[in-house]
Parts: sequence; C-alpha cells; structure tokens
Amino acid sequence: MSGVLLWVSCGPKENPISVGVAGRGGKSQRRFGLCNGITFASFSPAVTDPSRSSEERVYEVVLKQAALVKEQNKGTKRSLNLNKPIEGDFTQGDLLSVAYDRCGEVCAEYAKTFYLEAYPIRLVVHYFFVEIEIEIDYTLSIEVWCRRTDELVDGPNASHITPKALDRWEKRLYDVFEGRPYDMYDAALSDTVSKYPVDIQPFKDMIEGMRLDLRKSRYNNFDELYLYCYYVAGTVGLMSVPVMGIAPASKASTESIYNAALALGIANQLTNILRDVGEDARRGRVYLPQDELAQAGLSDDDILIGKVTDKWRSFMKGQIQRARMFFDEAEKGVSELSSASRWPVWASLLLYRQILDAIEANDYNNFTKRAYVGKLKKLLSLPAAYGRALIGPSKNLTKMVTTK
Ligand SMILES: CC(C)=CCC/C(C)=C/CC/C(C)=C/CC/C(C)=C/[C@@H]1[C@@H](COP(=O)(O)OP(=O)(O)O)[C@]1(C)CC/C=C(\C)CC/C=C(\C)CCC=C(C)C
Ligand SMILES: [Mn+2]
Repeated sequence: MSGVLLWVSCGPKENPISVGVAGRGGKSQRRFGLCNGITFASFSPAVTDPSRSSEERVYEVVLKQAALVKEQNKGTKRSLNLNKPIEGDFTQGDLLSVAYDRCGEVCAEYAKTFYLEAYPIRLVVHYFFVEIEIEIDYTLSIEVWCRRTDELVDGPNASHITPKALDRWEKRLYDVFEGRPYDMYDAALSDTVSKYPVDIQPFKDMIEGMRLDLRKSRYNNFDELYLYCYYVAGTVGLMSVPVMGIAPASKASTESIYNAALALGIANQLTNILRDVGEDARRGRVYLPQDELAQAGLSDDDILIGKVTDKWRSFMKGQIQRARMFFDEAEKGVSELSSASRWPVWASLLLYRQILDAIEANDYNNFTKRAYVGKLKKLLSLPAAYGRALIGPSKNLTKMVTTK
C-alpha cells in the first residue's frame, strides 16, 4: 500500500520547512511526518527498502516497541537475579530502595545544574499529589542510565572514551537486562526493566547515538540530524512510556502514543541543539543541517564568527518553527498517559519549549548568549502544567487518529 494524505509547506519564505501527514495504508497505521521536505509521493512501507528516510526507519522501531509493550503486558515479566553476594543485613528490597534513592540523588543534582528540571516536579507529584505514601519513581533509574551514557562522551573522561568503551557499556547493558547488575544504579535499572515491559532496543540505540557523536561532527541534512536526535533523545521517550504507563481509559493506539513520546524527545533535542549552537561550534560540532545552512547562504564560518545577521535570524526562525512542530506533535499524546505521569511530562514539555522563546528573546544570539528560562517563568509553568494534566484521554478518536 502506498500513498500520501497531505503535505504542506510552511516556515519563513527564505527557509521553507515542510511538514507532512503521510498515510501508511490502513487506519491503524497512520502517522505524522515532521521530518523534512521529502514528499513521499509514493512509498513502500517494506522494511527492506534501503531508500527509506530516517523517519520511516525510526517509525519502524516505534511500531516494534508498541507491539512489544502490548505483547509483554499480556505475558510474563523478567525477574531480577542479583547474583552478586549481598553484604550486611540487607534484604534485596532494602538494597533496591537504597539504589533508587541514589538514583534520585543523582537526578536531583543534575536538576540543580541542568535545564531539565522535571525531577523536583516529579517528586512533588509523587509525594504529595498522587500517592500520599512515598513511592518509587521508576523512571529515575532510566534517567540515571541516560545521564551516565551521555557523560561517557560529554563528561570529564570523554577524551578517553573509545568505541571499545562504548561496546563494553553495551555489554553491561545486556547484563542489566539479564538481571546481572554491576553497581547500585544498574541494580535499580535491572529492577525497573524486570517490572515493566521495557525493551533493550532504545537503550542500545542511545549508545549508538554516542558512537555517532564520537565519529561525526557534521550533518548533511535533516534526515541525518533526525536519526541522531532519535538516538540520543527520541529513545528516552520510548524507554519512559512503558514505565509511565498509558491511562486505562485511553482509546488511542499504543503506536500513536509512542510516536508522541518520540516527538517529545526529538523536540527537546532540537531545542538543545538550537540553544547550544555557539558552545557546540567551539567544540568543533555543528549539528545544524549543512544543506539548510547553505540554502540560507550560511556556512560553518558564519557560526564560528558568531555574528547575528538577518540571514541568521531568518534561518533560526525556520529551525525554531520545526522544533515547535515536534512539540505540537508530542502534545497530542500527553493526555493519554497515566494520570501520575501527565503533570511532570507537561511540565517538562512547557519548560523546555520556552527555551525556544528565550532564543527569540535573545534576538537569535545563540552564539554567545545562553537562552534560559527564568525562575518565575518556570514556577508559573507548574500550575499551567497541572491544569493541562487534569485533562485525561480524549473520549473520541479524532485526536489521536488510531484505535488500539
Ligand atoms: C506521550 C508522551 C509525550 C510521553 C512522554 C515521553 C517522555 C517522558 C519523553 C522524555 C523526553 C526527554 C526528556 C528527552 C530527553 C532529551 C534530551 C535533552 C536528551 C539529551 C541528550 C544528549 O544531549 P546533548 O549531549 O546534546 O546535551 P547536553 O549538553 O549533554 O545537555 C541527553 C543529555 C540524553 C540524556 C537524557 C536525559 C538526561 C533525560 C532522561 C529523562 C528521563 C528518563 C525521565 C523523563 C521524565 C520526564 C518527566 C520528562
Ligand atoms: Mn551531553
């Protein structure tokens, strides 16, 4: 089956950016395409087609993850096997609870120093609003693993990291999934993946993203950038949804919710890239698509010189517009999540999206001025997010397009 439902082009005249809604045959396989200007005039969904765009290939992962979660929800769960001798008078439960506490501490530390301040909100939600009893936030173990993975290529020891080291990290990931954790943080993740239908694929893909960061510092077009964004950030959405859970009342298809989760990761990473243009360029990295830069009459040198010109402003307008489209796509899925997850996800979405407003407020100077969302704005986002989180799954199907 092949076909196209709709294709529109938008963005500033100088930098048009296309967005498509591409049909994939039957009602249960429709999806949104926000990738680039490639018009799928006629495409085959065959998995073996080598000419597929990154978006199509990533969508296959989404379908697979959605299918797996449906399957595993029905079947058995892996059970944790802590093979290592346990010292002291602890039960496995005590150790795990300490392990999750440690994960919480790590995330809190990052939340202090980094932009993504979802952790304190998650604490508030879990401790005061959703469960009066203190309960474990299982996504913390995933977040710590993501941060540790990112630290391998971005942290203080990054210069010593080789592809071999990443291979060892991947081997260790397999151990985690097989119930053989190496340390406390791994033990928490082992526990999480034994309790929830989390698949190893997005984790492996994130490591692939780190491999890419070791060998690649330029992206020819948005298709290449999209794949990178999937690896390092879209994967986070796919890892988190099986733990966060889908609202029991949701009538949306699992695929469409995973697609929204993927979109949130991509939107966040695009925003990250737009905010860090100057900083990344000084480290020898230009993530912005080379063909789009050239089309706008810009080059790497313009980025290194770092002068905000009208050409740059216009180029940035297009890039910001595309990132916002991914946020819009993500929005469609948040209401379908379990009630406990909606507030933190809305909060992180609203907070992160404001970084794009901050870039505009800086008159597009993302070379030397860091776009940042002030404390008051952050604070005001919380009740706004709370209000949105009150809205649960839509009763009709028009919003999410497909049925389970
Ligand atoms: C239906 C629907 C919308 C569901 C929501 C799904 C969901 C929870 C999506 C999460 C999306 C998300 C937070 C993605 C992270 C994107 C990101 C910022 C990735 C960064 C990668 C590397 O970037 P870079 O090196 O360029 O940047 P730095 O200079 O290093 O900052 C990351 C750093 C990867 C590491 C990812 C994280 C630390 C986030 C992990 C977070 C979770 C697992 C918890 C998510 C929970 C909430 C409530 C958002
Ligand atoms: Mn990083």
